[in-house]
Parts: sequence; structure tokens; C-alpha cells
Amino acid sequence: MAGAAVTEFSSSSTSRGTSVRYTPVPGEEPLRVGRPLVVAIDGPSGSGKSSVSKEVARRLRVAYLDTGAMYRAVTWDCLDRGLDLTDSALVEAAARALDLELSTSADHESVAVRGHDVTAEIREPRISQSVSAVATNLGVRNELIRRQRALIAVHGRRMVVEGRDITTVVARDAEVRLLLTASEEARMRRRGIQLGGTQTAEDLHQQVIERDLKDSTVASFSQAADGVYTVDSSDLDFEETVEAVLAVVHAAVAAPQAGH
Ligand SMILES: Nc1ncnc2c1ncn2[C@@H]1O[C@H](COP(=O)(O)OP(=O)(O)OP(=O)(O)O)[C@@H](O)[C@H]1O
Ligand SMILES: Nc1ccn([C@H]2C[C@H](O)[C@@H](COP(=O)(O)O)O2)c(=O)n1
Repeated sequence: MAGAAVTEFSSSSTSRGTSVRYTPVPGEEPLRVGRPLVVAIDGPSGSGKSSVSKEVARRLRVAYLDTGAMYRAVTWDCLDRGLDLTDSALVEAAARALDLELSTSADHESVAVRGHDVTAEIREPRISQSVSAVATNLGVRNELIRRQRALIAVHGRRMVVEGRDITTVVARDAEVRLLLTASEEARMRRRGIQLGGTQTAEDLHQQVIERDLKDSTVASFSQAADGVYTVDSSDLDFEETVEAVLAVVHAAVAAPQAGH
């Protein structure tokens, strides 16, 4: 039914931001293949960016870019080669030379550095503990931002991109810009479950809250910038969060100037 762009919304504003419910209608047009659709998602650690963004990309049938995986891959490479992470020139050079293969499919997670499959290793606590030292290196950021923009272009600007500076730096021109938040308590609880209950409360505080503190010195992801929607997932389950994000996508595409 080409041309029939029927979209149903109901929305309500709370002190936490805007919550929008969306009822998909078969055959609707605003998200049709061929139109640029960059969905930029930022948020703090454990807010659900990676898992939610991946599912949103699947449902929108667009590519998916986990920019945090790129910072983790640089960290893995530096540690593997025994580099001193405080030597900023060396670490920047490593980022520029990084031989990285990263899946941009939401259905297949894979990260390889110099041909080594590091998909699982980059998620280990030892990388989470060191990655901020790499992510706060401005030379590394410039290089990875350049690569991220190139990847968005290569995918015809149809991609969900998630990280810390996507709405504010990497893809300020995205069709949809969204901050995914959750309370500190919810984020630490989720990370604890995700790591199979292997971490102490102190470990979780370090990997979630303290890492955010360090990362927030170079990227702003605790407050939504102008025109950026907010979804607070503290009291939502995974499916409800995915639906809330999809509702924002549809609202933003239907009314591009609406902001949040
Ligand atoms: N709304 C939700 N309710 C409950 N659990 C959730 C929700 N959203 C995500 N999760 C779970 O929380 C965990 C952390 O999510 P995820 O790894 O996507 O967070 P993240 O923001 O990408 O974190 P980081 O930036 O540290 O990588 C995952 O196990 C995920 O399945
Ligand atoms: N656009 C981005 C993405 C990630 N980072 C930093 C912040 C994290 O410490 C690290 C790993 O990210 P995660 O996998 O936990 O999402 O990379 C950043 O600075 N900018």
C-alpha cells in the first residue's frame, strides 16, 4: 500500500522525558528502504544501549554499530602488545594503525583485531577496567570518530549507532537522536546479572559508575542535548524499552523538527 503513511501515536511527558507509544501499521512509509535513517543512541554504562540498539536495528532492518566495541578493541590491542596506556602518543598511533574487523549486523556479533577473534575477550572486566584510559585519549577519539562516520556512510546512512558521543559529535545530523538512561541501581543490577553474579558490589560500582565518571570527562551522556529524546528504562523491561525506542524513532521521523 505505497503512500499510505498511517502512524498511530499516543504520548505523554513526564519529568523523566517523553514517553511515546507507537502502534505499527503494515505498509507505512516513513521508514521505507532507501531513505536515510541514522538512529543515534547514547547513554551511560548498563543503560541497555547495546542490547536495545541491536534489537531496534533488527526490527528496523538497518545496520548496527557498537562504537564502544571499537574503543574496547583498541584497548585489547594495546594490552596485547604490552603498550603503556598512559603513553598517549603510542596509544593514538595504535588506534590509527588498528587492523579491525567489526560486524555491523545486529544478527552476528564479531570483533577481530589483527585476525584474532576478540569478540568475547573485549567484554572481560580487565578490558572494562582499562578502556577509559584509551577512550579519554583525544587522538584515539579523532581516529575512531573518523572510522565511525565512514561506516555510517558505507551503509547508506541506514544504521543504529550507539555509544557516548553519537548524538553530540559522531552523528549530530542523525534522523533520530536519543539518550537511553536508567538509574544507577538498575544499571549495576543489570551488569551484575549480565556477568553471571561473578562480580562484587565494589567491582560493579567500579565498572559502571566510576567508568562513567572517567568517560564523562570527554563525552556528555548524562543529559540529553537540545533536540535529543530521552528514554528512561529504569522501570521498563527489555521489551518495553525496545518499544519505547521504536516509538521515538517513528515520532522523530514523522515530525523531524519536534525534538524531545
Ligand atoms: N530495560 C531493561 N530491563 C532489564 N534488563 C535490561 C534492560 N535493558 C538492557 N538490559 C540488560 O542489561 C544488561 C546491560 O545492557 P547493555 O550491555 O545493553 O548495556 P550498555 O548500555 O550497552 O552497557 P555498556 O555501555 O557498559 O556496554 C544486558 O544484560 C541487557 O540484556
Ligand atoms: N562513542 C563512544 C563509545 C564508547 N566510549 C567508551 C566508554 C566506555 O568506557 C568504553 C566502552 O564502551 P561500552 O562497550 O561500555 O559501551 O568506550 C566512548 O568514549 N565513546
